[in-house]
Amino acid sequence: MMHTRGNRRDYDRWAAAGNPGWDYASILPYFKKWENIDQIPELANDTVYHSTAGELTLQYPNWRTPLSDAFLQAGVETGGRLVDYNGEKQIGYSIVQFTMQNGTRMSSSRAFLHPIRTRKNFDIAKNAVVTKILIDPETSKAYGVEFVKDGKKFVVKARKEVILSAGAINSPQLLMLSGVGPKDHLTENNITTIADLPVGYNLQDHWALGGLTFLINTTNSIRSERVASIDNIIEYYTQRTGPLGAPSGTEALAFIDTKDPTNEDGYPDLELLFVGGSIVSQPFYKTAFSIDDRIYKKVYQPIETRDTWMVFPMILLPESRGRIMLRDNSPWSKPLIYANYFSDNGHDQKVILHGIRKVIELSKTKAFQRFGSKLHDIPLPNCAHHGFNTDNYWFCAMKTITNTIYHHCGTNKMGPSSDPSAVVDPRLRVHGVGALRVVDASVMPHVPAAHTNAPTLMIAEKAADMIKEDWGISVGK
Ligand SMILES: Cc1cc2nc3c(=O)[nH]c(=O)nc-3n(C[C@H](O)[C@H](O)[C@H](O)COP(=O)(O)OP(=O)(O)OC[C@H]3O[C@@H](n4cnc5c(N)ncnc54)[C@H](O)[C@@H]3O)c2cc1C
Repeated sequence: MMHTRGNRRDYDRWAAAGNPGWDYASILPYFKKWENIDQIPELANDTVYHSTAGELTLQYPNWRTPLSDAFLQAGVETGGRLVDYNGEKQIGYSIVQFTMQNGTRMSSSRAFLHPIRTRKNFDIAKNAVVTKILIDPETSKAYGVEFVKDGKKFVVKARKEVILSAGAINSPQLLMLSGVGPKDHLTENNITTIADLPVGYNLQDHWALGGLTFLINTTNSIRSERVASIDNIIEYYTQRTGPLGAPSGTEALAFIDTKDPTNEDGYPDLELLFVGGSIVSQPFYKTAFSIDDRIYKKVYQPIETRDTWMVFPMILLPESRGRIMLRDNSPWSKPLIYANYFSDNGHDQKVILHGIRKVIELSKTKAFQRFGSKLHDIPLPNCAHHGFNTDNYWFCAMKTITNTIYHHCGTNKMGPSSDPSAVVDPRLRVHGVGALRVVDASVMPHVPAAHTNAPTLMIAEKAADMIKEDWGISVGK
C-alpha cells in the first residue's frame, strides 16, 4: 500500500477541534513506532521523522518505468522540488513509499498479527460477521458482541470493553444497528435508540478525475502483455524483482498547495498520483475503473494498443461531506453510502482543475517530451459540446469519470462532548455509552492530506496506549 502520513497541520487541526493529545508532536511517535524504513537508507538517516525499529517495512518499488523519473524531473523543471513527503515538509515530488518487504506486500496482518498469532490471550475468528454490539439499555454499557460464523450465532462477552474496528462504512452501520445513532434515522428503521449521536455523518473521501491519459511514442509504459512474460514471472518468483513486483503501477506522486504553490512548507490540498500506464494498459482496468462501455469504445478503444501514462489529480482537503445510512435494520443489508462528492459549491472541482492544468504543464516539459508525451484528446462524448480542454469540459469530465481513492473516514467523528457532531471522545470512547470504543478511520475528524492507511495505523497504535492507560496498565516507550 502507498504509505503517506499527511501534514502536521492535519493533526494540529484535530487537536484544535478539542482533541488533546492528537497534535502532530504528540502523534509523530506513533507513526514512527511501527515503521521500519531500513530499506530506504537515505530516509532512515532522518531519525527525527523515521525509524528502523518497527514491525512494518517500507520500500520504494523494486521496479518502475522511466516515466516516473520523468515525472519527478518535470516537477523540478516547473519549479517544484523533490521531497521525502513523510519528513519535515510535504510539498514536492517523490517516488511512492510502499508498505512492502522484498517486493511483496507488507499488510497490517503480516506486520502485526502474524508475529503474535500463538499468544494465549489472542483469539481471532475468521469468516465471522458481527451482527450487533450488545449494549444494556438500562445502563447504556456495552457488554459484548453477537456474531455469526458458519451459519451459527455466537455471543462473546467483554470483561472490560468492546472495541469496534469495522472501518468507516461498517462501524457506523454496526453502531446504528445496535441503537447508537441519529434517533430519527434509527426510529424509521425500527431500532430503539440507546444513544442519540450523529453516527454516519461527516463522511469524507478523496476523489480524483480518472482517465487523464497521455500517449507516448516509446515502449516504456506498463502494458500487461509485456509485464506478464515468462521471463518476468520467473524473475519475480526467483528474485522478487522485475515488473511483477511493481505495486499496481502507481509509481510517483506530488503534493501541491494550490493556495500557495511556491511555499515549500505549504499544506497540500492536491495530490497528483502518477501511474506508469493507464486504463488501456491492461484489459481489467476498464472494469476496475467502472468505465462505461460506450465511453470506452469511443475514447479508449482507439488507443488500446498504445503506450501511455496517467495521473489522478486528487482532492486532499475536500469540503464536500457525505453520509452512511442504514438500508434497513438487517445486518446482512449493505449500508447506503452517499458520497456527495459535488455538494460543496465547486471548491473541490476547482482544486482538481488546478491539478489537470498542472499535469498538462508537466507533460510539455523536456523530461516528458523525451517520450513524445501528448495529451489524449478524444473527448468524452457527453462533455464534447463544452470544447475539449476548456474548464467546463474538465468539470464535466470530473462528473463522468469520478474515481474514489477509497479513503473513507470521519463517520464516527472524534470530538469533545460539547461538539454536537462528535460520536467518540478524544480517547475514542463512544459518547454516552460505557465500555465501547471505536478504533478505525471512522474517528478521523477531518481526512488528512494523506492516503489513509498510515494515519489509521497511527490511530490504532495510539489507541493501544490509551486503552492500557485507561485500565491502569503501564505503557512501554
Ligand atoms: C482498494 C483500496 C486500496 C487502498 N489503497 C490504499 C493505499 O495504497 N494506501 C493507503 O494509505 N490507503 C489505502 N486504502 C485505504 C485504507 O485501506 C483504509 O484507509 C484503511 O484500511 C482503513 O482502516 P480501517 O481499520 O478503518 O478499516 P478496514 O481496513 O476496512 O478494516 C475494517 C475491517 O472490519 C471488517 N468488518 C467490517 N464489518 C464487519 C462485521 N460486521 N463483522 C466482522 N468484520 C467486519 C472488514 O472486513 C475489515 O477487515 C485503500 C483502500 C481500498 C479499498
